[in-house]
Amino acid sequence: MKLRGLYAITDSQLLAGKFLPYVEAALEGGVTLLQYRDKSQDEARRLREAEALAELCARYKTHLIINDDAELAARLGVGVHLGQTDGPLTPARTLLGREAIIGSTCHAQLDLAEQAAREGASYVAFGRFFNSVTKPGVPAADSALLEQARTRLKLPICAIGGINLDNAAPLIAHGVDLLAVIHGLFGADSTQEVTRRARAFNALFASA
Ligand SMILES: Cc1ncc(COP(=O)(O)OP(=O)(O)O)c(N)n1
Ligand SMILES: Cc1nc(C(=O)O)sc1CCOP(=O)(O)O
Ligand SMILES: [Mg+2]
Repeated sequence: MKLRGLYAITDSQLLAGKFLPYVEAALEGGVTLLQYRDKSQDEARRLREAEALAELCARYKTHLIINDDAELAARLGVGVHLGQTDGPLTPARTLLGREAIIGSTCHAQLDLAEQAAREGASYVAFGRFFNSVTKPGVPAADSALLEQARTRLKLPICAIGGINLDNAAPLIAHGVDLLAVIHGLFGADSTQEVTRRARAFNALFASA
């Protein structure tokens, strides 16, 4: 499976009151992976929203990924993204099966990415590349890391953290396959602008 393009990630605060219309607007513009990221403990709302996203993603033929929660991913038959403290990859792979998309946060550390590859990750995520209003204070990654990762890893490489339409192109030029974006996509004033941004991110890949 070819994983390349825009990786849209939801944010429950940013999308409050406009969750599904904004997500659908992004899907309309073209999304390779959609991650449901909700850091609350509201299990009922998480299930309801994840189910709604699963339906929407099926309609748009987009892959849904659940952040942090392999059990919820298994319940819906979709993928999962796991950070370094979200539980090990190997049991998640066993739970979700060979075909499932499983992503791993590797910060700015190649050794973590190589370990994730050995443990069955489908892609590795490095970040943050720019200052992030969504998640401030995480350690920085740079383009030299991407160059090294490209030569040492066969897996798709995802970049995250403060990515927007003005700073994304050099990441693609340095070998990034997936641009993971929250604010640079969903911090828009209208659904039309979300769709325009999604299309513009895809155009960056098309012209690379
Ligand atoms: C694509 C992608 N990359 C990195 C992360 C961050 O995961 P994590 O470090 O577990 O932090 P939280 O997102 O859970 O706060 C991600 N979610 N997606
Ligand atoms: C969830 C997350 N993880 C990061 C990491 O570096 O691991 S940065 C980040 C936030 C991404 O949101 P935005 O596109 O708004 O900066
Ligand atoms: Mg996490």
